[in-house]
Amino acid sequence: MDHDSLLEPSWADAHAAAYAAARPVPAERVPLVEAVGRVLAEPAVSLMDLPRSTTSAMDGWVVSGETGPWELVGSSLAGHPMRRALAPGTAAVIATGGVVPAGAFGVLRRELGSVRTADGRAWTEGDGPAWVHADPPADGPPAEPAAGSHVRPAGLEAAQADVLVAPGRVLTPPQVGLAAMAGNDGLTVHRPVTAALLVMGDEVRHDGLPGEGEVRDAFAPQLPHLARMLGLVTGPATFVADTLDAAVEAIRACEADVVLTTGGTAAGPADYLHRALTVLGAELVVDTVAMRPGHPVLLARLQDGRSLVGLPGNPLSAMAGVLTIVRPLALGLRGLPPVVLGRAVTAGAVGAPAHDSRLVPYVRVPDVDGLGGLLERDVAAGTTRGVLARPTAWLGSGMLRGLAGADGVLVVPPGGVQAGAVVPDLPLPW
Ligand SMILES: Nc1nc2c(c(=O)[nH]1)N[C@H]1C(S)=C(S)[C@@H](COP(=O)(O)OP(=O)(O)OC[C@H]3O[C@@H](n4cnc5c(N)ncnc54)[C@H](O)[C@@H]3O)O[C@H]1N2
Ligand code: MOO
Repeated sequence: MDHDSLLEPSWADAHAAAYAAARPVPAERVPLVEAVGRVLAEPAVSLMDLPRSTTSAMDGWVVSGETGPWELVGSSLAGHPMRRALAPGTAAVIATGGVVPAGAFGVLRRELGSVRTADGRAWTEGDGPAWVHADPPADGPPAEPAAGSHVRPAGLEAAQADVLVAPGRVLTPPQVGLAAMAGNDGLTVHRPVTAALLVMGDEVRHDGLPGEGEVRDAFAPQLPHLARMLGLVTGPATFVADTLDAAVEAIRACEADVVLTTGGTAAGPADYLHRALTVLGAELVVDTVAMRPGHPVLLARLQDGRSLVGLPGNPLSAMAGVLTIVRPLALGLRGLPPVVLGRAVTAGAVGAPAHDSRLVPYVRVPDVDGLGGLLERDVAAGTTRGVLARPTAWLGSGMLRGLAGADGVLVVPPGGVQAGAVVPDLPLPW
């Protein structure tokens, strides 16, 4: 297949096209206990004022009237609210979370008051009428009760119909706890996005030392995990023989939302992917990207609307394809916002072909030359400043050693950059 590099999408266009090609998968209602880690599809709203009633934040007495003593006339405990109004000059025992009755002035904490008999002795059960006294500190007037002290008004945290969590984000434990507090039994989330993994290539060995002309398979041991890190639900990879029929049948047999294949993207004698996609009537959305490595990566839409990403067989090229196409596609299918690129400052000149971006694994090094380098995510985290990005060794498309030790991946523009250049920084998914 002949590809004119000038007509190829740029790295940025291909990255954006993969996101744009994805329609979020349908939503479903799930019980709250299943919602953490799922992507919210409809806003989580408060079904009531939260808290529902005006309640006490402390154990003690709720009193009516600013100054005591107050006659003790009842109690308002969590689950056993006092339903009548508190008359002036009276008090009720109240627990944290207990409903504050109408007529209340404020809550006096139990450690700042005492219950006494009419003649001022410490009151015990059976002593008859009891009076609540505020016990002032030795050096001043009672600090409590004050107007509204330790009282949480109904609706303090949320009013009924308030949006508590906006859609388009992965639900966290406290968000789901909040939804429960606000009266929800379930939430509407996108259903999981599934992926199938097909590893092509007759020369790949799955264990032991490869013979001459063979390589150890770099994908089956890691791709399922990498796919899961991108939020895709997947099982182990399937190995596919290097024939057209095998490729067609293997793709046809996949039921997942996304089919990820490795190898066979080029036009070599044993590269069947393009031919298989033609047989299957697939539409190519991206067919090669102006980038190195990973140039032959492709994104296709199968006839039934599912997506297929063809990752090149070279290990680093395949990883470039994951970062360029699979990650934005997965985000779009899951109903999440697109990737936010960081920015990194280069420690030295980094070359790139005239017409292709270059994806370069890098390590962070101190800014000893004063190039003013910083990585935004470090600054946001309030940690390191003055950090530069230096390309790793082992940048060949058939290698993984550089990426294996990298802190991130630079997207170096066509033509390369000088030292001190600000370059987009692809965060790693692991
Ligand atoms: N005449 C041309 N040849 C090639 C071109 C080109 O434009 N014209 N592009 C090159 C580029 S760039 C890449 S990248 C590769 C893409 O190759 P394929 O996707 O077709 O993959 P294969 O040919 O099957 O394998 C390439 C390479 O990767 C090794 N490989 C394959 N699978 C695995 C695996 N599971 N684990 C580890 N290594 C694997 C395979 O042994 C080959 O060495 O094409 C270039 N050629
Ligand atoms: O894209 Mo190839 O990945 O340049 O080796």
